[in-house]
Amino acid sequence: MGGTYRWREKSWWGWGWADEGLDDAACRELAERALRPWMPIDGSVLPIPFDPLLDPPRLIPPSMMAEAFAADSMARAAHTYGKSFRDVVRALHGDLRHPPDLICYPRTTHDIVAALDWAEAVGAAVVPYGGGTSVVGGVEYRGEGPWISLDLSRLNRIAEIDEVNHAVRVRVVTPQGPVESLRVPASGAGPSVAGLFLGSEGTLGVIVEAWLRVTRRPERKSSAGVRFDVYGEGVAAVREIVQAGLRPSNCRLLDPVEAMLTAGATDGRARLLLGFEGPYDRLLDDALEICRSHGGVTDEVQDGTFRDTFLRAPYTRDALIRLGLVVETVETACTWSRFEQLHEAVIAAAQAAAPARVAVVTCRFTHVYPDGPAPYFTIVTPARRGAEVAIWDEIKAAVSAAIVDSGGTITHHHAVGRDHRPWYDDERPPLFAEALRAAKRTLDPRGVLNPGVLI
Ligand SMILES: Cc1cc2nc3c(=O)[nH]c(=O)nc-3n(C[C@H](O)[C@H](O)[C@H](O)COP(=O)(O)OP(=O)(O)OC[C@H]3O[C@@H](n4cnc5c(N)ncnc54)[C@H](O)[C@@H]3O)c2cc1C
Repeated sequence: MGGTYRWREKSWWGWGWADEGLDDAACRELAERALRPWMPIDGSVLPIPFDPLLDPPRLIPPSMMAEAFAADSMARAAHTYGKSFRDVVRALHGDLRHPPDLICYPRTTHDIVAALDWAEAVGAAVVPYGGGTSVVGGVEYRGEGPWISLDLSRLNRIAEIDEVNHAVRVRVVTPQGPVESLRVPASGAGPSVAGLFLGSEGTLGVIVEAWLRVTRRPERKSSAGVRFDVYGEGVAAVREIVQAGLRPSNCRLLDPVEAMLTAGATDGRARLLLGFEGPYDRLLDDALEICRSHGGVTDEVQDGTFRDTFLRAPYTRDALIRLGLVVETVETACTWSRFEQLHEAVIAAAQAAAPARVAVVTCRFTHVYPDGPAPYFTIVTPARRGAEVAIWDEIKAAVSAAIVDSGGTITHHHAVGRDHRPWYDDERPPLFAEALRAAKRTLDPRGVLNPGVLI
């Protein structure tokens, strides 16, 4: 197969590759095998709209770069939303009320500058689109005017591999011109230039080049699974591991329900999946010693099952949505001393807001720091057909309030987008919000870039 390229179609309505998703028969089989005993579902499978009906585009591409633009229905439908539960369910119901008028596929920085100039001139908003997998409404425009989805998938070149220096840098195109950070290991020269743009979610500029810190593939890896009878002891063990400076490359604590659904552990106990990379096997031994001091027992459950389930999970999620379930995740970060209360509050809030108070809520740590964990909750509950979005919005509001009241941030890694705005606006200090608005006025004075996100 060397040298051949197999073209694969991406799903326009759901996650990933179109040919990897579960077909109708596989959805029904999943319902019979895994859901019937647990969830009151009717067994019908929501069909995939064949040919989405959209209003005609309100913009005509500029003649000098017409080949960089697309206006066909499938491209416009595929760029209407990201990939959250709300997005998938709206696409499946054919609810594509505000599709982009055009998609722009720049190949060069020059194309981006020209597209931004043209958008300003015709009064169109521009929404940068990377992989388009935002789960927070980051790539969806909710204004009324014309808009362009700026699909950056053709800016896919590896520009340089620097084996000596691992320093990071970003290069950004703003409507007012380019901005580039220095490539040095660290700098005390004021607030970081890169820091202004990382996390700015396409509101201040388009990142066109990024130097990343890549390390060589490790020659040695070591991993283990650990079983905890008491979930809180698992939490304490993880805290001790990271506070001892052991820095595992994988440190996922799964609560008992998460362990059952994703790691095949049916004994009702929590699991910790631990992994280290590099030549020092002693680090894993030290971490396991800490686990044992908290009652942890090394277990035969390895992270392979979890990894396989994890990689297939987005496709399974889409199948569950077609079968009539609400399936969505929320994530946060908090200090260690807040975690126990936050964990209880999120589960209680999700269950109280779910229809008939029936919801499966699981938790795992996706990241851990010396100062606290990043807990990630998955919520599954039956939906009424047609009311899925309203049901989720109610649960999301309840759960977000529980997170904020318990001292967590509204997002650890999913970002703010449009969906988290109300909680983000409360979370950030008012003067900081003013400073961000001032930066926006300087870099994007006509407010072309991703209106409604962050600022
Ligand atoms: C089923 C599922 C599972 C997921 N699992 C994970 C997970 O395990 N870990 C995780 O971290 N996330 C996960 N996510 C969330 C999502 O995939 C991430 O948020 C992802 O990093 C977004 O990257 P993207 O390239 O698709 O960004 P997009 O969705 O294209 O964009 C995100 C935001 O960045 C802006 N943007 C994009 N490119 C640029 C650019 N070049 N310059 C300026 N702004 C830009 C966009 O305008 C938007 O506001 C999951 C999502 C789904 C649906």
